[in-house]
Amino acid sequence: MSFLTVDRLNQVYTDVYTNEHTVAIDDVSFTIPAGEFVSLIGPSGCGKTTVLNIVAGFVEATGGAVQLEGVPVAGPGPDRGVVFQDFALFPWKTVLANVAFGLKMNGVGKAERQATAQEMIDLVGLSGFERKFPHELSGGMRQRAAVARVLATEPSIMLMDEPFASVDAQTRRVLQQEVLRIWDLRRTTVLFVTHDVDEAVFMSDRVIVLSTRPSQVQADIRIPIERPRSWTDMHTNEDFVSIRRELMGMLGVEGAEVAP
Ligand SMILES: Nc1ncnc2c1ncn2[C@@H]1O[C@H](COP(=O)(O)OP(=O)(O)OP(=O)(O)O)[C@@H](O)[C@H]1O
Repeated sequence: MSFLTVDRLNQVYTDVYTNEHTVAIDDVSFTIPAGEFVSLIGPSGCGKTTVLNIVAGFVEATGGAVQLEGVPVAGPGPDRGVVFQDFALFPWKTVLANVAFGLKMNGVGKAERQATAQEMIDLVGLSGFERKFPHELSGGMRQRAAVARVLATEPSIMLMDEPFASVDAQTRRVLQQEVLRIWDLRRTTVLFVTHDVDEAVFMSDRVIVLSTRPSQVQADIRIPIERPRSWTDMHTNEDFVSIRRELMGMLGVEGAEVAP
């Protein structure tokens, strides 16, 4: 049995004013086994976020079904931890309180949630910043705190929607490596949405490519690059270079070189 099953998803949005219909996703199916890191890429507006939001339970699909560990998804739940592009931290809470928040919601006692939150803060490299507020942190640090907050609740699957889109290119590469390091320790199943082909290939065990809207799965590509991975080796890694080229071709952005 697959860990996550996305079966013939279809999503039609209806404009409440004009009653116009937009078929965002037509027929999207894929499965993810436990412990796999899978990215979803595709042209802008093809419905990547829609798929992720349906898996998260934020959007109810107009057709098809999602099952997590054999249980149909029918709304948000603590088994799915979501990391958004814009950090989604509470500005009035410290890093420690932000990371402990989900545990509090799950009814975990104070001593235990402080200890778990501290462990996660250490894991993401934010030791020493526990008492800081989000505005006192850089974008990269805020995103680390957001990852720590999701990890603390031990979700069955992490759903990440362009989590590094708001940070600069340099920080993004550091965070990609950091998230992989943390993922290697825990091997939580991940569904990761990104625009960035290099990021998808670098991070993932598999990359699923959606076609233009109304989208379907255009390709499902296994990434055989050994782990642990580092950016330093990527531009000379034959698999990285050839898969990247193949994906760029599918997305119609041929010719782009790998940034050193
Ligand atoms: N709530 C909504 N109401 C109406 N249309 C929507 C809604 N959400 C998304 N759409 C439309 O559905 C399509 C898919 O959107 P979605 O955000 O899922 O795509 P995406 O691939 O994540 O986009 P991007 O690459 O630009 O982030 C788009 O045409 C978008 O305008």
